[in-house]
Amino acid sequence: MITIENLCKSYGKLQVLRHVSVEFSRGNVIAVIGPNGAGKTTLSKAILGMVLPDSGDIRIDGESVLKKYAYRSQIGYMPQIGQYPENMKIRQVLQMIRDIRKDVQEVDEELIGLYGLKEMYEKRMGALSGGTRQKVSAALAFLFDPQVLILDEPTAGLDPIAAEILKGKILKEKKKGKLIIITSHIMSEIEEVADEVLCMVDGQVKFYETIPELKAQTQESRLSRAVAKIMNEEA
Ligand SMILES: Nc1ncnc2c1ncn2[C@@H]1O[C@H](COP(=O)(O)OP(=O)(O)OP(=O)(O)O)[C@@H](O)[C@H]1O
Repeated sequence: MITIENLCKSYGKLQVLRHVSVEFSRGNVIAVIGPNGAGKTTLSKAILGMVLPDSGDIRIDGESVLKKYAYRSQIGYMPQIGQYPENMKIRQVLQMIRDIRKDVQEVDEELIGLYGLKEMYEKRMGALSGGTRQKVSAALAFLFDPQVLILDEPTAGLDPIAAEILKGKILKEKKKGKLIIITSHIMSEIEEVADEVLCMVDGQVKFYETIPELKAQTQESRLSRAVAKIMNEEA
């Protein structure tokens, strides 16, 4: 469904993406892992059109999305740190986003309900805890029932119950055939929700395999150990 071909991106002299080629298909949860600064967020932002690559192509269902924008309505994005107008109330932020997307009649308010956001509707964004802000970001990512979800460290800052709710939602949407790309450093969480792991190091694809493949290849029963083994062997 998403084909990334030979993608390159530099910031000045720093090469952040180096000839990245991968294919993601529907009905899968893909975990993007790798050390800090490996290029994970930059890859996500390139798919979202928030970062323009220097070369290479990104295709969704066969069509290049570079310099296009209509396709973005099919993607739900949860950023690492959501930036919102600090003076607006939760209710106003949700309303504003819904006004922008008037084309969508049916919205998915499940996370708004599960996170009890309606009870906090009158709170201003600037007064929210980090975790509550994350809940708003999660609710927004799923709101318009997008076919693709890109979640950047989605459970960071969420309490364990809120994290469980989000993992449950991810699995539910995957079963509907959606493509979900998650950046995460938490191996146990990846093991719970992901089908495939894309590991980036220094802007390059180190490996891209299913979790069973990784375990079989390394003869490890835990993903964290399997990943550590590959990283150490190849270091
Ligand atoms: N707008 C920018 N201008 C200059 N450098 C940038 C910019 N955005 C990212 N970088 C650099 O690109 C590199 C890759 O950043 P990126 O955010 O993609 O890494 P990451 O793998 O998501 O890291 P983390 O695990 O810390 O979130 C880093 O060295 C970062 O400093």
